[in-house]
Amino acid sequence: MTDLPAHASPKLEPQAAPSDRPEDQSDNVSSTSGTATGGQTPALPESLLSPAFTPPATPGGTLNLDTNPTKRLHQTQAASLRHLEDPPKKAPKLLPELPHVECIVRARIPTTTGAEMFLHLYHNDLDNKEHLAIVFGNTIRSRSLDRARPGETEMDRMIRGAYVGKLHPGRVSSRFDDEKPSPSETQKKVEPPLVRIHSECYTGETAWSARCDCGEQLDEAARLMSFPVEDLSADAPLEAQSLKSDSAGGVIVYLRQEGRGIGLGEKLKAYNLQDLGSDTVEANLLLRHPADARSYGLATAILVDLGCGADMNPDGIRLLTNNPDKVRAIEGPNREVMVKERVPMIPLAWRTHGERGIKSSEIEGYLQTKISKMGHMIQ
Ligand SMILES: Nc1nc2c(ncn2[C@@H]2O[C@H](COP(=O)(O)OP(=O)(O)OP(=O)(O)O)[C@@H](O)[C@H]2O)c(=O)[nH]1
Repeated sequence: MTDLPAHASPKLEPQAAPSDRPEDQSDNVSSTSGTATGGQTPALPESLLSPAFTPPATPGGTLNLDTNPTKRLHQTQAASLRHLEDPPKKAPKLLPELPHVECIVRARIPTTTGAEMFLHLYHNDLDNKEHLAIVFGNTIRSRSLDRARPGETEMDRMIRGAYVGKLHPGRVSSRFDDEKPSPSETQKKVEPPLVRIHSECYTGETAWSARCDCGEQLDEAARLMSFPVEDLSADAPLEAQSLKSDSAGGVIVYLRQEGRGIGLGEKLKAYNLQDLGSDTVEANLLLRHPADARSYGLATAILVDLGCGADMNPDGIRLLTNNPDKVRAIEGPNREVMVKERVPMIPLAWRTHGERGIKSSEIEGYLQTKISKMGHMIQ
């Protein structure tokens, strides 16, 4: 590192992910971070630590390096990253027990597709972020929300969403909907609920990014969970066919772990590194973050609160994901949740032979890296 170019900035201490979550250090994390990094922010080889946030050159980059004094740095980084092409597999690291979560408020949201969902907002004892559960159907209820709070009135309960059935002007009781019996009261045996654990992605969900398929996955999960069964056409995807009329509905647990846990600012730096030639994993590592800094303890705790855990739902859940590490991580340290089935999420462009879905050179590289370096099962 002594013959770095004059413009290289001094070596900085490894950066922590911009999060106030202690779980980032110790909670169940995907084994991808474990694979490439040992489960925590890794002790990366000296040569891999970038002397500046944006290295002068990145592996696979197209810069002309021959006359550039950064050539040696580039070569050292490339050599250090080479072992990551086939990272060893490791089980996800799990916390000994789940964090505490509490549903603070729930509200009915009619959606632009015509389906209806109940948005649940959670607080927890690990961070101060507002993690969410998007619940489809009437059978899935939050135990912490329904619990009586000292001194509260019926109106208080209705305002925080702890009511059965539907609200309507003039309603006075949170417990009895005099207009309609709650469907949960008439519920027969139900299918295991469909669940998606979704990590926040501002660029893919809000800012129309074609670098990733996060927005498409969120839409698709909601579509599958809100499918009115009578409208199912014969050519509907297999995942949708499996949502039977006696389905328990579905839950999207929406975790505020943007950029696989490194935050939006760091993800944008990673995008610049990707434009300089790195793939998604290399870019994270060059910025001294784990390949995947996420954890799933909060999602497991939220599922248990929603009655999708093994205590109330011994038949398990069906998990919408291509990420094998998520399956094990979401089950929790003591198998608090049981994943009965993994339901794959095939990109729309692949399913429709390019007719619909995201088209960009970036998304192809992104999906390819998920398969080759992160073990995603996208058939
Ligand atoms: N650091 C980083 N994060 C990214 C990038 N592209 C998308 N993300 C984030 O990745 C997260 C989504 O995770 P994915 O790896 O796409 O998918 P997954 O959740 O592991 O697996 P699935 O359940 O199959 O979707 C979101 O938080 C995105 O913001 C990237 O290039 N770099």
